[in-house]
Amino acid sequence: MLVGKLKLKRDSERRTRLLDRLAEPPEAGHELFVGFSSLRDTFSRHHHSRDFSFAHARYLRSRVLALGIIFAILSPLWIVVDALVLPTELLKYTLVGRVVLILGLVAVLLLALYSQERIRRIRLCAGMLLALPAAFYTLILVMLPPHELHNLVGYGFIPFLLVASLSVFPFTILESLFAGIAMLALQVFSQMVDGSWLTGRGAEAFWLLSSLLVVSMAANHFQLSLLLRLYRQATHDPLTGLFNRGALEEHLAKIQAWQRDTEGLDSAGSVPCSLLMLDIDHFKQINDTYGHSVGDGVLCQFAELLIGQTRKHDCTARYGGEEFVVLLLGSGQARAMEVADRIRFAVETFEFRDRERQRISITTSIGVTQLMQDEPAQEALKRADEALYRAKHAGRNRVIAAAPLSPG
Ligand SMILES: Nc1nc2c(ncn2[C@@H]2O[C@H](COP(=O)(O)OP(=O)(O)OP(=O)(O)O)[C@@H](O)[C@H]2O)c(=O)[nH]1
Repeated sequence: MLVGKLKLKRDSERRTRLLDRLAEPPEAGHELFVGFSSLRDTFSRHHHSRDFSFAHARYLRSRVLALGIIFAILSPLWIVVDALVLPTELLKYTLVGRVVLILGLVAVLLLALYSQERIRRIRLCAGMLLALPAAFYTLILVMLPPHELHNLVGYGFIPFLLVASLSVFPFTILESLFAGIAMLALQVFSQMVDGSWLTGRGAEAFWLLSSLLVVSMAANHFQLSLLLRLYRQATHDPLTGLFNRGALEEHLAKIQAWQRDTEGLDSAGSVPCSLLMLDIDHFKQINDTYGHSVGDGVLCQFAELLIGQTRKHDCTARYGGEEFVVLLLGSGQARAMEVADRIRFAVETFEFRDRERQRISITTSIGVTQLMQDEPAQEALKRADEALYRAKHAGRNRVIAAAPLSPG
């Protein structure tokens, strides 16, 4: 009787465990391998898009400001520690170095504060933030007589502090590696000065610093891959992989700023840009006839076709539902009309397929307008939308240009 009850209980527990396991979501891959698969993107900036570089720069800037403020507060506090432990004749060396260091840190902070989205300048600020304390340490090593170096309590810790600081920034692995090698060189120099180079103590410190560098690079990798993943989720349409509406609007504002910046550089004026707004004709019928998942497949094929019909520096976005926007860089309205008609023809003749590989006939209507550098981008989008609306009412499968803007 008791044995039967125990067996029943065991069977029920086994069933529960089995059901629990079935309820678990399927794994997309082991967490560790998912992390490593993004190594290509975190190793160097080579594969980053221009728009991600802007987002990256904004993030880097916030870290530069935070760490810069921490360094700028800690440096004068260290003067108190120096005053307590250093003999008076050595104090003047460190004091001069510290004042120069604090002034340098303030300059870096101001530069970062006024750099907003200047990617190069922000990277320079991040580099300076690490280079300044390293230069201060080098200066002290050079200026102080070698027999006095043992008085520098905690100064030998500076390369370790800087290598640990690398993990605070979303640097690429390559950037951290370069900075880390410079810190290792500084460590070797300090060991040569204090005589611990090629001794057991020196080797141990070198090994520790190298290990810390590897840990910092791993932190950079995970930080940057998370940033990339969040950026993609926030800016890209998950179905087609194109830019979403929000990212397009931000991109347009940046392009207009770039048009204004480059205006004076060429006698022909700023680079013209045009917008195409495209809508798949009678898309509801496709959903109703073939089902929503085939409709999704058509949207993806349409997106691929648009990418194939435009150049790398043009921008293609899914504006919503079955509406898409293409930004043509360097094309005025007349050229944009030609491109739009080429796309319209390509869609008409493209062999869209359903699940059974049956051909689905599709056409698209397109509204075209030129993007003016001094107008809100929303205005240009509205003009393109109105032209698209007219193309729909004129019978669909056609390209219509927006009415030219009245001067002034
Ligand atoms: N499969 C699929 N359908 C979508 C998606 N987003 C929007 N739609 C559908 O797109 C259809 C749009 O229909 P309408 O706005 O009536 O336009 P239309 O049928 O294309 O007609 P016209 O634009 O006037 O030529 C709706 O049925 C939406 O459900 C999507 O992500 N996937």
